[in-house]
Amino acid sequence: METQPQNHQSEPQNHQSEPQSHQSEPRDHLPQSHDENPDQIANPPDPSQSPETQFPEPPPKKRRRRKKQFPEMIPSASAVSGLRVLRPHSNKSSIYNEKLMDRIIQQQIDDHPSPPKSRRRKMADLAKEVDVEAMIAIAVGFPVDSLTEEEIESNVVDVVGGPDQANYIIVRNHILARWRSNVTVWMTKDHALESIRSEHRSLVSSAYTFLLEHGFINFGLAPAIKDAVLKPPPDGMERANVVIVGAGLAGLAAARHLISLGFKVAIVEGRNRPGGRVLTRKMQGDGVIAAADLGGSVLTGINGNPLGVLARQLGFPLHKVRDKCPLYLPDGSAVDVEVDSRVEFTFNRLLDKVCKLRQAIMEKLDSVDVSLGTALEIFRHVHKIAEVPEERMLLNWHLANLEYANASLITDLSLAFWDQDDPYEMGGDHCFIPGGNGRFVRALAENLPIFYGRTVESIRYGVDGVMVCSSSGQVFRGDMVLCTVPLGVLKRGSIEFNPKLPQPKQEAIERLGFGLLNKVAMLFPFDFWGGGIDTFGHLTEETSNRGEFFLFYSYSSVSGGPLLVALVAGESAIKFEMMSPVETVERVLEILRRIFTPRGIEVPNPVQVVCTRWGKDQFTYGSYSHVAVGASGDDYDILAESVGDGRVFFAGEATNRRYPATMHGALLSGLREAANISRAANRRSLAPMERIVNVRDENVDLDDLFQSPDLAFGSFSVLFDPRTSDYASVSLIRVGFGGKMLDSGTLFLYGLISRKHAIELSNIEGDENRLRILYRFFGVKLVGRKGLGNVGETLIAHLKATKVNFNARVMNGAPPV
Ligand SMILES: Cc1cc2nc3c(=O)[nH]c(=O)nc-3n(C[C@H](O)[C@H](O)[C@H](O)COP(=O)(O)OP(=O)(O)OC[C@H]3O[C@@H](n4cnc5c(N)ncnc54)[C@H](O)[C@@H]3O)c2cc1C
Repeated sequence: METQPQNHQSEPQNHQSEPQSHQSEPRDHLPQSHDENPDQIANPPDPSQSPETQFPEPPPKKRRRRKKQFPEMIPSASAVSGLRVLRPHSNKSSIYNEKLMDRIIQQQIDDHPSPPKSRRRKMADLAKEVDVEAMIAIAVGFPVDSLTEEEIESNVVDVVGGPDQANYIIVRNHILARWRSNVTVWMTKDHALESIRSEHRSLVSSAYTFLLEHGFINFGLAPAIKDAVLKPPPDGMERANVVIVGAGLAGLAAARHLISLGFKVAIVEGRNRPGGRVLTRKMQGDGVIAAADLGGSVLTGINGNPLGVLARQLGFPLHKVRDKCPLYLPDGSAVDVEVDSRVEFTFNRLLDKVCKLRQAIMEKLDSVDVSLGTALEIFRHVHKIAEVPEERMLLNWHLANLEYANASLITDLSLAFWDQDDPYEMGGDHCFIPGGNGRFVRALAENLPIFYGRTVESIRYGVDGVMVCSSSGQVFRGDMVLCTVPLGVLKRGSIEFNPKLPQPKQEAIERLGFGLLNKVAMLFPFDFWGGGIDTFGHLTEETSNRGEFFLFYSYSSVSGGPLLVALVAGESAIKFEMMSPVETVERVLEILRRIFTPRGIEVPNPVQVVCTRWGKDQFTYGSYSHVAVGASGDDYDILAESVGDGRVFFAGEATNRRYPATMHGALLSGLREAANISRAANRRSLAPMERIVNVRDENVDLDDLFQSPDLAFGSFSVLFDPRTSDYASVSLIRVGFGGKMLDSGTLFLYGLISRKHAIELSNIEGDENRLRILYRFFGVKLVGRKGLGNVGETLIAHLKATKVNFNARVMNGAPPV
């Protein structure tokens, strides 16, 4: 039986009461798409918006689940990763829009008979096409003119930064864009080759394989894709077994992708339903019915979003969440528009100032992280901001919105890194899926081998494989395990790892934050608030209550019935879990009546109410992750690192540094780990699967490089820069945690260190002393494989190139140099 969410009315709690069948989706009431493009956003026209403003520029004022409201603060991708951004042809087209891109691409791909073009014209068209395809790749998360760590790790080109790289990127972007133009088909390598000159065949092969194995193409739920992947393996092929713990979006996506790569999977799930923190509950009574999303609800940015792809494949329309969000004072009167705008502007400036000055603040405080809340409060005080009660309440409302976005108290958020994921935020509209996100879950879970009601209590791992033990006494054995349980569950230690997780992993689990957001879903006999808006907000007198029912989402246009969902964030979300449902309903109704009764609108009693208690839920112990004081983006990477020499893998929103706390982040983490598991299995030759790849003989990865390090001492190994013998040059250091002491379960972390310091370190006795000196005196921070940045990636590329040349020389009989 589920402990969450608690239903105010005595609705049956078992999973059968959740909307399982299509009957519960009152599609007849939903706005329908008028465009044959399946990504159509089904929305009633908003008369206040001119055609100009509807597309594609986002309006400046938005109150929705997001962290900041002003673009100038968000570091550009180029500032962050030192990348050149392809300039779009006009300001307007700088906003990526998947539909627009798809149409352009489709036009260019379609073989329309056209009059002969001049060579210059053809070149211009080609350049435009390359730009458009690059923008699609950027929206999906690829850098503009460099490779991702995964691409480098997968050896997609012989020499990173070499002559092939630029061509590879163009080919990769082209294949990606081509599949995105029709996500309902299974794209073959021959399709990919069709429009690329044959001399680039090996690049096509390399890019196609990478995109396929990592779930960038041919993923999802279109019939053609499901048919293609569920083919049995060829006779005589043995598949590796993977046990997946958790049937949330991460686990489901990983399972599907692993099956498509030829693995056998078993999903072990504690609840009696799939979806985890995505839960769509059917509510009904008195002739009304609605589907309420009690967990993940909004697709926060549709461009490049893999859930957008699933929606297109499944033919789900999308409903754009409209930006209009009137605010009401505690007495129910509307907030003056002018005051509202002024305080919003002030809030944005305040946040901007604090973030711009954070470097200085941190230096003053000697690198000790402080909380965002403390810094904001100091600034507010010093600059005498929002001292008038109404302004103070408004400011508090914005702070509550911030606490909602982060599922955290602002006093718990790291000033230094709370917004580290902002540069990667998906662009485009925020959208609802009519009928709720449970529709994704149902489609993803279909026909998967899920063992429900099995709460995993321990995961044992070693050289022979893994054993996953559930509370029912059942043991699942496999070659590898993928653990996708929420960070809250890891923090509680509900699952015993044997051997224990290495210390740095445990520390990252402790450091990262996992907070609360709760919801009250109310089904009314009729929509008394009016269908023209999707959100309205409510201000409170008391700062400590600022998150209590601070934002109402209207789901009338997407849930099939008159459904309002009130959010409870920050401190209030914690207190809310103690509040009785009766008190909750009384308080919400009081707020609603203060707002609507003076306007001559009757507020009826709700037909049904559901209150969530995500904090008490033993399968999550909270809502989603955030960067707490003292933590950083590196901790997401450390959480994502596998342990046990490729036996235990981790996925889930809290393992996704770029897209944490989101549904798409969870899904992408599942695809990522499926690819990692596949690589590890190939390396270990656990599964003699036919590789879809044309494997390069010289396939070298980081583990191979560290087989013959330049220095090795204790748990440390070092690779020097092969281009120089300068003592100041940068070397790659790797530290293994866990393995030596526990005879298994090594977690490797990496850092960059000068050759001089590396040699000095090798002369120190004992790993503990070495670690202390590494951190304190040499200032080296150990990070996951993905946290090494450009300098690290370039060094690895040179190390690999040297190794490949070395191997080639040895194979050709030449003496190694
Ligand atoms: C209230 C709320 C609102 C949200 N709003 C949004 C939003 O608007 N937009 C958005 O993008 N995201 C939102 N999110 C976040 C989003 O829902 C999550 O990031 C995402 O669903 C997490 O997926 P996951 O697979 O990582 O984890 P989960 O969905 O939590 O899946 C993990 C699975 O592991 C299972 N499990 C746990 N412990 C055990 C055990 N011991 N044994 C066996 N099984 C176990 C769980 O039951 C669960 O099924 C919201 C979340 C909440 C709670």
